Amino acid sequence: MMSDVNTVPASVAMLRVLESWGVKQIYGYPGGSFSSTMSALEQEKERIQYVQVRHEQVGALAAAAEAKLTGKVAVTFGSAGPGATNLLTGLYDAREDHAPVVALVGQVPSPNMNMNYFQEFSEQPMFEDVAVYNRTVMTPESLPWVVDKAVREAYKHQGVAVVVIPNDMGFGEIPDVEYASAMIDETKEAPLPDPTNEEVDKFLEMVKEAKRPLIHVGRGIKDGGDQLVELSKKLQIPLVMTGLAKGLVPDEYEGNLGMANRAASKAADEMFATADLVIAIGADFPFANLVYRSHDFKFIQIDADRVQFGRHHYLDLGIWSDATSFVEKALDRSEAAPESPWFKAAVADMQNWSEYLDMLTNRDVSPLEFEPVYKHINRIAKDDAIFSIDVGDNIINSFRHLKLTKKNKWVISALFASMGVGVPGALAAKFNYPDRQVFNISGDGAYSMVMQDLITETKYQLPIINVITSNEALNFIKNSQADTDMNDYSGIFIEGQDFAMSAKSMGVEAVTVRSTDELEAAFDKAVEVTEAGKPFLIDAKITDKRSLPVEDLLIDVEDGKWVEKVAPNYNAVGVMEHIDSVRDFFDSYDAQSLKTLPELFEEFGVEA
Ligand SMILES: CC(=O)OP(=O)(O)O
Repeated sequence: MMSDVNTVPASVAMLRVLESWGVKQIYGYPGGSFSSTMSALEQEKERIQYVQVRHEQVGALAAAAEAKLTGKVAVTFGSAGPGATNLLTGLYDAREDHAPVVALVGQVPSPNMNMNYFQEFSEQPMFEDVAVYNRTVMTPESLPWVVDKAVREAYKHQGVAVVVIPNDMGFGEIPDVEYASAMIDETKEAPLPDPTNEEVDKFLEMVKEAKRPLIHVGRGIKDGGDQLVELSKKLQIPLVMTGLAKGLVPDEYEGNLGMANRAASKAADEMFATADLVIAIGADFPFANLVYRSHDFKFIQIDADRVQFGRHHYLDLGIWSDATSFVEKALDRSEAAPESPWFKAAVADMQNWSEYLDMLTNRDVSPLEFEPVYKHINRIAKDDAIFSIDVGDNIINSFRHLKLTKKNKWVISALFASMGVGVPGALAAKFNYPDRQVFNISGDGAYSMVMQDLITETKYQLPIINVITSNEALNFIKNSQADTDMNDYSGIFIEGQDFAMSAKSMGVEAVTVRSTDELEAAFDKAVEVTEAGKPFLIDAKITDKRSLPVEDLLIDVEDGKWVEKVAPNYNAVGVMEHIDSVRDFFDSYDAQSLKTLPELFEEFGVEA
């Protein structure tokens, strides 16, 4: 009989399910329709923390970042109506970067549903596209079960699970029994396929036939970076990384050419443009239709996910396999290739590029440019620091200038490119890794979309180093406009703000820097304040200088010789117009020290 059984509010039972999954905090901002869960959060506060953010989007982005950083399910919430719609950007961010996130969404009490009630709308259809699992709870008894299932679905599909909770469901009393089913380690990978000997031998045959092979490495390589470096040396194949794979192969490895496309190193784009064999290993690359189709090459794809095959380029060979076990088998079955002029040229190209970047980082410039800011980030960064990097120029700049060790972590919005991820990513980093140094690196446009959540850094006394690079422009977009033959810029200039002053008003110590000689003291102060357990903000007023757009270099063969040109649509408004010589192009970016690719190919004897 019910009277003999202890009961518990369904919302409390639901939170206990989340606790049993190891969820330590839930990010959100309450509305009236979420009261049943809020009351449970109060009751369970010793076991699960409610993190009060100041906008549901920040909560959803923080959950996405937490899932990306930890690999574990993260939870966010919003109430009915605008609370629900505000979650969407963060949920899409999680979906695109394959992060397991559960969203608890408030709904008006069930008797008011379908009655045109205040803040009521039909939530499920809105979440249908973003979610791998999407349910409205119909009884209090089912609430903990549905949430348990949501966690499993989020893990299984590495995506977003949505549970809509009519407010009265959470208040309903249900038997106080165990609701989470037996735990298994959901972060454990399902067994992935191995390659066959025949597949690896066919791959090795194609590598032998190629003159200019290149490996495009995605995050599918996971912990196999060291083995991949060995294979790269053994077969003399340079490596180009996708954004999400940065850090999985040491930046110091000479054959690591960094990223391709717009956030690229010069070497990565030039080698992509001249490769005759591209081998994509565990790589999901959103710019494939640009970079992969720019010229003809043979294409091998190795992927553990069957739906990825052929997405990027027609296949000459597809191998359904875990990336690392493929690399290990290829190491076993291969013989060392002779020294390759192509590999040497790639290494020299990357060295030349790195020296150029170092020169920019180390010089004194007035007014301040972004590179010296990165010099000081690298100077104070601990070797296990975590970087949350917002969308915009800082992505390119971080790919190029941030020196990462294997112990560092970093989180970005790789595929959805959601502006405003810097602050939420830093919040998630600090809640999950309280003993590690955490940076938020954001441009002024992105930061000002979420800056209210500096209050959250103060509220929870989170020692985050916020570096805001302010140039009063959406510079990434400005440069996109320049590249699309627009006659003039439109809508990309933004008003300057005194971010140090507004940070102080939210309880965060802050400084403004305008010249290279102010950087040292500012970054030293950031260390001092954060080591004392408090957040800090540096508003670095930088120019809107464009960094060298290597994607505008085009390479071709004419009369049996390599030639390099500047893209005909290159129209760097405000930098220089109508440049067609590569030398002039380099000069306009202070890059007199760069060698052109034909010069390098000639030096190392790479035939056309
Ligand atoms: C989106 C964008 O253009 O940002 P930033 O100004 O930081 O490059």
